Amino acid sequence: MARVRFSGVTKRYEGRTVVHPFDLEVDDGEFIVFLGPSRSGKSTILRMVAGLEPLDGGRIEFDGKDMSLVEPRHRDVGMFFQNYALYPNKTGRQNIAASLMRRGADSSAVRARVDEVADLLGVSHLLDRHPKTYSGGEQQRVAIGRVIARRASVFAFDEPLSNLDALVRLRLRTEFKRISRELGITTLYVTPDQVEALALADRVVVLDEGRIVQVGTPQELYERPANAFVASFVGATPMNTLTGTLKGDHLLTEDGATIAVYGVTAMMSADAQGMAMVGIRPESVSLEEGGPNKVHLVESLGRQTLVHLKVGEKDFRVLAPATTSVREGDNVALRCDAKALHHFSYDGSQRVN
Ligand SMILES: Nc1ncnc2c1ncn2[C@@H]1O[C@H](COP(=O)(O)OP(=O)(O)OP(=O)(O)O)[C@@H](O)[C@H]1O
Repeated sequence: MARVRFSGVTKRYEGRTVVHPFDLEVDDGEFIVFLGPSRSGKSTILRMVAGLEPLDGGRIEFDGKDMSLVEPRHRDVGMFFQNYALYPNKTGRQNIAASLMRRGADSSAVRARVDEVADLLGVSHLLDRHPKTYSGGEQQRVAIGRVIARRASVFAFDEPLSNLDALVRLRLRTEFKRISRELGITTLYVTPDQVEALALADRVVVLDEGRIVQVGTPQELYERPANAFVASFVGATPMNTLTGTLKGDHLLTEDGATIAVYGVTAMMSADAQGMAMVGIRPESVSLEEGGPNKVHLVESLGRQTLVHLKVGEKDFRVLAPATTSVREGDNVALRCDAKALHHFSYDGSQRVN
């Protein structure tokens, strides 16, 4: 277990900066998720932690000790790579035991530890079988077992739940959270999936093109996204963003559409003077029959209904109750509480409220 500190950590490939200098302190036992779209630099950060890539600037410390000159195998990082493969000719037991054997633990201790890990992951019945007889989800579990068998100082997981079907993914995600709580080991976890990130993380680090755009608890990210990128990336149904201005009790968009806003305060109007970007979550809007907005698609999500419509030229989504009477082709008006509006600069790069 270790505290991990990143100071000014930078990475360049072929003259191009892929991780811009950043600082981050990870507490002992904390579960940190690096979240970002493809090529945002997530894997590169993990690889630097594990010592598989040198830094081009800054330093990484474990419990105050600079790791720059420490060989990967002495860093004590248990790392799970994307598409991590098992040894095909070894049994489940031999696979999970591999990292322990390499470190010369005695055989009864290894046996006990493998049994414990297998029990934790629900793979005890797979220990005597070979990987080719496993399903995708079973392979992934045993592979995770191979990483967590050794109580490393830091776990680094690169998309461990990718390539699994939705149900297995959901079940393993829940188990991941439980296991990480039980082991209490500092975990750095990479995913492009915001639902997974919010479900697992103590804190999420959001990356965009090699820059950290926000660090916060799942709730902080949801309630106060730092810019329009985070706003539209985080949340089960992404936030709507519009450019416009608040005029009296209406939000008037750039292309002339309006949304009724109630509870507008003087302060909020002043904040949003001139054109700015406004974010509105689909769950913060109510629909009223008769109005300028045409509904073009209605999707049932079970507990709720997702209504797709146009506000001016822009696509806009509203989460309505399952009982809504709104149908495709209806014309509706939108209403929203001023307190639910997120205000950003015109280009969306900064939050202003
Ligand atoms: N060995 C390398 N040589 C040159 N460029 C690289 C190398 N490894 C990564 N890159 C580049 O660095 C950038 C960040 O890559 P990285 O794999 O860290 O992104 P990522 O966020 O993990 O993406 P993904 O989710 O697709 O794995 C990308 O533009 C990638 O092309």
